[in-house]
Amino acid sequence: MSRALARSAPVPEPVVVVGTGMVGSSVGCALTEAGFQVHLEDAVPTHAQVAASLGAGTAAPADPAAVGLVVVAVPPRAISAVVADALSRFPAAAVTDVGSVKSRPLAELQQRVDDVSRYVGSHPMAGSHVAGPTAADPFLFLDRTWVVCEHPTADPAAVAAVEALVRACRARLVRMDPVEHDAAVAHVSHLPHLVSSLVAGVLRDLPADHLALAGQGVRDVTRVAAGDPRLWEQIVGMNAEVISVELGALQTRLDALREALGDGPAALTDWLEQGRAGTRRIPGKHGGAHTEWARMVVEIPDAPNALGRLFTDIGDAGLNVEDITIEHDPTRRVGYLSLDVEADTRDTLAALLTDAGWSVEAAGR
Ligand SMILES: NC(=O)c1ccc[n+]([C@@H]2O[C@H](COP(=O)([O-])OP(=O)(O)OC[C@H]3O[C@@H](n4cnc5c(N)ncnc54)[C@H](O)[C@@H]3O)[C@@H](O)[C@H]2O)c1
Ligand SMILES: O=C(O)C(=O)C[C@]1(C(=O)O)C=C[C@@H](O)C=C1
Repeated sequence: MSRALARSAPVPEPVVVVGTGMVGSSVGCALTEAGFQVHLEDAVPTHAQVAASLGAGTAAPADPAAVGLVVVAVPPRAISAVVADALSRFPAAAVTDVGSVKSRPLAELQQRVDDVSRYVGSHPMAGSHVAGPTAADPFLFLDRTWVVCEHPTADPAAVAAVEALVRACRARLVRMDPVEHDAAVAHVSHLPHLVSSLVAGVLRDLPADHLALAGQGVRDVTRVAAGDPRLWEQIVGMNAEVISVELGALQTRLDALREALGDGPAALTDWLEQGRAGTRRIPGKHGGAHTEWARMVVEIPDAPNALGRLFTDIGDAGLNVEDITIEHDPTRRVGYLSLDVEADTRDTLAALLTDAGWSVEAAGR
């Protein structure tokens, strides 16, 4: 098959998803929504049944000879064994995995099987700190980056099948070799996770009256630390060589930051400017240019359809809302809805909502 033809090919079905946790069941839901036939397998059969009940496919077994693509969505240390098993059980299928690390699983697979040409690893840069099939989301990959890591002996038809999967899940395809991938995710995913865990770990020993002051800042910095430690031990452990170097560089920067505390306002401002400059280099969530977001908080009374009315008023304003979070006041019967909006639209939206009778406050940035 020529590469040009192969790249525009559809997803070869039926598809089998092995590992129906958060990512696997989301793949199943996205493919099922797109009209593909999906079979679900998991070492814990109830996970496959729950995923099936949420629209990720069927838990009935597939005809092995007919399977066109296998998506392996198991924890990193299990990937090479499960991919090897899939290559043997489904003799006509392309096989991919969605693991967060790419070099070690490929090297392990090459130790297990002679011919890895039907395997092409991949990695969707979308996820959640919540594990298991109940976190299934058919839109998880929408406009998110999905890296396809071709290796030198990959069959072009298998590459095409995996790229078709990425497109069917409506993600943005990026091609990268496994070693470069692992260096990149060490920077943009693994190190941020470890730093989040470091900060969150300190919270364990804080007195309750200090924790009571926790605002959105500490929540933003620690969200990913709530992820499953058993999964993250595997992700970090399988990319440990790269991460160890990055931790060393971070340690040097931590020492220098500590020194700067005694060097006066200019030195400290310089550190903070460096951080701000870094945040501005992060592309927009959906791959577009970086957007400056501003947060506003709206008080929601504990009344029927209050949220419905608020969303109608926001919709009427016709302005883009990037993200929302809701918190409940521990002492009053109200909730607080934080809205992240484009920075230059915050004042307009705040004024419109205030006119409509809502209690609105600008927050932070
Ligand atoms: N969590 C994220 O944000 C995220 C994002 C992108 C990619 N990933 C990668 O996706 C993969 C799955 O992560 P997840 O977050 O969905 O985890 P999860 O814990 O939600 O799901 C993993 C599933 O795999 C099953 N499983 C474990 N070993 C198995 C085996 N040998 N055979 C069959 N099933 C097995 C488990 O029972 C579970 O249902 C991991 O490799 C992870 O690195 C995770
Ligand atoms: O959003 C989150 O909770 C994530 O941590 C997702 C995230 C990431 O670091 O961006 C985590 C691990 C994956 O391998 C890919 C995506």
